[in-house]
Amino acid sequence: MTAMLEVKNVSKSFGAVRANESISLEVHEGRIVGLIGPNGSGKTTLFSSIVGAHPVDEGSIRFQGREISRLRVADIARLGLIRTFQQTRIYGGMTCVENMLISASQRGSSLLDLFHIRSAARGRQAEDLLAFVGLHAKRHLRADSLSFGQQKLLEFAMALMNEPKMLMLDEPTAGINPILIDGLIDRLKQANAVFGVTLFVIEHNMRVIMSLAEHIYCLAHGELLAEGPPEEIRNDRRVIDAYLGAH
Ligand SMILES: Nc1ncnc2c1ncn2[C@@H]1O[C@H](COP(=O)(O)OP(=O)(O)OP(=O)(O)O)[C@@H](O)[C@H]1O
Repeated sequence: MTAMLEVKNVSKSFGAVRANESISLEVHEGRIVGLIGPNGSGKTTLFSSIVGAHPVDEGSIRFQGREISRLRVADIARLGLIRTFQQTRIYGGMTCVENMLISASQRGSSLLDLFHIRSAARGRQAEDLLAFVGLHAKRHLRADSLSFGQQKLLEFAMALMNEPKMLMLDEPTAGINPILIDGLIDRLKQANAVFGVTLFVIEHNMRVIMSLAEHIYCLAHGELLAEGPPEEIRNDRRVIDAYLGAH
């Protein structure tokens, strides 16, 4: 079966820093796949390459069989490949619902389409998704009045407004308290199971990634160090050494 996302021999340097060195990996449709590795191992660089934030030096990136390594971010997003960031990117002065509508409008519809025909449906979708992440009661509050964890949930709901086929999440649980983390893991699994969104997740929290991902890739020093199911990765000597060596 062809992978939904296929990364082949991708390399990316920043000056003398070889951030990614001939990385190859695959994410199959409907799966939840993890990407781990010590700080500076090249995870975010790989995500940025995949979504078109910067050109790669070498290699191929295919999404649903189509070469995307030379496409721009907006064009890749339009294909249904969307990423979220380590730092939340929400508009603090706007309400949750307004943030949701702004997020959906970035998908690139015509103005007429956007403001007249689809606005009612979009409003309903925004409310439904806010309910899905547990923020319905706060939908008319300013986003900057939410806790950090709630802002992450809002950002997740905003990403879902774009109806992604694949969502790439960069440390979704960073900075969130443990109680909200469990809720977020549950929502991520639900989005995968109910909406069919394929997830590719960078995560530092080992408990989170082990309970979330079905398959995990581990980077170290810009190279692919190991891959396998969580129980295999958890016990992989090279992975353990890479983490111990990094701290
Ligand atoms: N825009 C950039 N300019 C110069 N160097 C960069 C740039 N982005 C990343 N790097 C370097 O590339 C290497 C890999 O960084 P990257 O952020 O991809 O790692 P990471 O695994 O995501 O780290 P973390 O877990 O800390 O987020 C690091 O040495 C970093 O300093």
